Amino acid sequence: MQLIDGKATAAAIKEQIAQEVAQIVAAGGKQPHLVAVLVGHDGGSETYVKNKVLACEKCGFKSTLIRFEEDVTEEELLQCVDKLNKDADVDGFIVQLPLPKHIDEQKITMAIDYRKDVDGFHPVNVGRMSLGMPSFISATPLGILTLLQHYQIETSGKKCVILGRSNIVGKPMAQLMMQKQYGDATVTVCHSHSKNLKEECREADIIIAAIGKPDFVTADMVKPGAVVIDVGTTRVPDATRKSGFRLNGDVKFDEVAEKCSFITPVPGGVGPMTICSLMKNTLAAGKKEIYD
Ligand SMILES: NC(=O)C1=CN([C@@H]2O[C@H](COP(=O)(O)OP(=O)(O)OC[C@H]3O[C@@H](n4cnc5c(N)ncnc54)[C@H](OP(=O)(O)O)[C@@H]3O)[C@@H](O)[C@H]2O)C=CC1
Ligand SMILES: Nc1nc(=O)c2c([nH]1)NC[C@@H]1CN(c3ccc(C(=O)N[C@@H](CCC(=O)O)C(=O)O)cc3)C=[N+]21
Repeated sequence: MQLIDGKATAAAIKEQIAQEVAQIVAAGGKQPHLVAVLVGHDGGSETYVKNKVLACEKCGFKSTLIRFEEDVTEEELLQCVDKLNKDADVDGFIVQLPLPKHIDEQKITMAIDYRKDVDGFHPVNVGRMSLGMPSFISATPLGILTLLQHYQIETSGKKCVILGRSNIVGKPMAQLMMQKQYGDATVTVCHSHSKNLKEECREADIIIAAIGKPDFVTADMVKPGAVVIDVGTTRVPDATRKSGFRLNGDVKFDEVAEKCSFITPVPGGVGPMTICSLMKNTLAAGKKEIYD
């Protein structure tokens, strides 16, 4: 079994980005500028947004964090999005999800100018991605594709089972894995109503687990030699940790690791690649690579 080191891969990519940014700035160009909008004080979201700001520093980007309290109105948030859309200094921005229940996530996502939508969540980007056209690609799926490439894992013609059908991971991952120019795989998507999930997994050459259920994928669900990508990051209480919790993936790591050919750990697997893919998208936005 080979461990896929997302942390090291992400660090190398951020280093490359930093070099490119240094060249842009030396030539009189502008530093890419990413803005993150964070509502409330959810522990996980705080950590992810903090990691994004740190990654911006590593890459030589300008970053801004805009915070709102949990009771912010939809109107106020829409006004903020409108301002960011119009701000020529801002190359890309994200609104961290999930949002409080009284705010319509879809409405907020739709309000973001697709040319600044570095999360790749806007329908224009989702649609263009599905058609194989240039677009901002959702950071987690993009990070996973990058890892597969980096570790020279063959995907063409392979059977890939994706667990989870969220708009930010499962669905775009399935799209990309089936497309000729990305995964070129035969894709099956399983969700909470799937009846034959275990059997599907057992036949998979590649399993991508994104359901948020700790230790869900067990060794009996994995074909010997399969590739296992663990997207899950659930905080579970752990009294032995200073923080009082640990991050748990969707895969029962120890027993699955013995059986598969490649596996991503949690933490240190997909998470850091999500962040560095967001940096890639922000650089592309700064360079106006996808949209003028
Ligand atoms: N490392 C990273 O960079 C990222 C990690 N994550 C993590 O990935 C996990 C998934 O998040 P996200 O993609 O937002 O998904 P959601 O939490 O929005 O949705 C979960 C998906 O899993 C499915 N599901 C839930 N329980 C089961 C089950 N028992 N059997 C089969 N399918 C099930 C649901 O099915 P249904 O549609 O039927 O309800 C749904 O499609 C979370 O742990 C999240 O923290 C998310 C984004 C990035
Ligand atoms: N608009 C929006 N865009 C997102 O990209 C987005 C979002 N909302 N909402 C939530 C999910 C989740 N997500 C993660 C990002 C980084 C790590 C990450 O860095 N994980 C580290 C550990 C972090 C820790 O220590 O807690 C790791 O796995 O090694 C995890 C999860 C992005 N998401």
